[in-house]
Amino acid sequence: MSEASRIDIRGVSKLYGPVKAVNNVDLVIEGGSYCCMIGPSGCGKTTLLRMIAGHEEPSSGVISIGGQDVTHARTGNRGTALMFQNYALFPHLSLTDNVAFSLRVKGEASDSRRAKAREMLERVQLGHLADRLPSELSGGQQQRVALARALITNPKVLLLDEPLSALDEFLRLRMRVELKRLQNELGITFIHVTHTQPEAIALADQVVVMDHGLIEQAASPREIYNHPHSPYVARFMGGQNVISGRVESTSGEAAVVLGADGHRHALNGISGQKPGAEVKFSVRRDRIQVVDQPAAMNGLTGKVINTEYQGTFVKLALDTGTREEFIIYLPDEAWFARPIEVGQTVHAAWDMAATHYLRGSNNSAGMPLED
Ligand SMILES: Nc1ncnc2c1ncn2[C@@H]1O[C@H](COP(=O)(O)OP(=O)(O)OP(=O)(O)O)[C@@H](O)[C@H]1O
Repeated sequence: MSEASRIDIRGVSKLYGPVKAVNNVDLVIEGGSYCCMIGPSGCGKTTLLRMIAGHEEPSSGVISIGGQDVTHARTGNRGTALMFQNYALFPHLSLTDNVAFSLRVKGEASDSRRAKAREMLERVQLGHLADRLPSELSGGQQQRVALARALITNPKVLLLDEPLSALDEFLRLRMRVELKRLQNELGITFIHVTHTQPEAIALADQVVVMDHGLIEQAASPREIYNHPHSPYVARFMGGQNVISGRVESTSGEAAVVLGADGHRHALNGISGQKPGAEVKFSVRRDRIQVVDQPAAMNGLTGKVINTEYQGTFVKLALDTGTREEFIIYLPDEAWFARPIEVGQTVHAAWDMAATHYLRGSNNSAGMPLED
């Protein structure tokens, strides 16, 4: 990890009139890492990105890059490059001249800047199209040019605002691989704003989940997925059910929780909660079995309201009498061996290891966008 491209964000807020777009945020992004910022529309992720890029000034707080305070530094003076969502290419310039443009502005000689631009176009696999105009390219190719144009300034940090959202599914997956490869090769910090959970999980070393101007959790994808901080993160990142209940008894870090639907659950990792306390926990959708008899612990019973074949697994939605649907991902083999019909009552059971106590209090819906 390179210290030169490490980012320290301390107590940063951004107010637009009464709107707190970013609210007293602290975050460290390690140098040379891939960071994805994710959250629902309006949560402040673009504002935070633009403050790192220098396109917005924080209302308060300090942003440092490589140990240097850049809070009020000009965009060109902080070692960052921002790739715009709409690519913003010059239509009348060849790819080479588009990529070389910022070097021209800096006064670099024609031969040298064009040689560097061609080298950068090779890096994004467009060397063979260097003399074309942007209008002669596909959307995916235009995006590579935009990437080359941002990278030619030799930034310590590349900032990407929803870079894949304009592409179709096929290109999106291909570009995802390309972005990761480039970040590995260049060894610089990438900060990528997205609203797509699988994208964040696939790319990031660190996922930053935001809500209402606050960072709800910043951790590795595995940590976010297996140990979501709050009901909001569990719901927003997907793959989990959230269950509410009341603590019945505790023993050290273990507790028995009586669910709102009358089922009992054994949980680990609960500390500081007394009998009677309201708690929430998550259960991984892919760690749930359908069983013949109601489970005495760590299970529930519900009526199937929907089944959806997803290729490698089947998604079952159960009505358990609470407000939230309970979702099970059954391996396709298990389902096809004993298909389950809509309207059928089923018993679900899981191991305590599939559960996770949700410490944080943010209980907002956080509907994952892919659902
Ligand atoms: N220039 C501005 N003037 C006033 N309010 C703004 C401005 N820019 C952003 N906001 C407000 O700040 C909040 C955060 O906006 P931001 O664009 O950072 O969210 P976001 O998470 O990136 O959303 P999206 O995914 O829709 O782009 C929103 O309430 C937005 O309306």
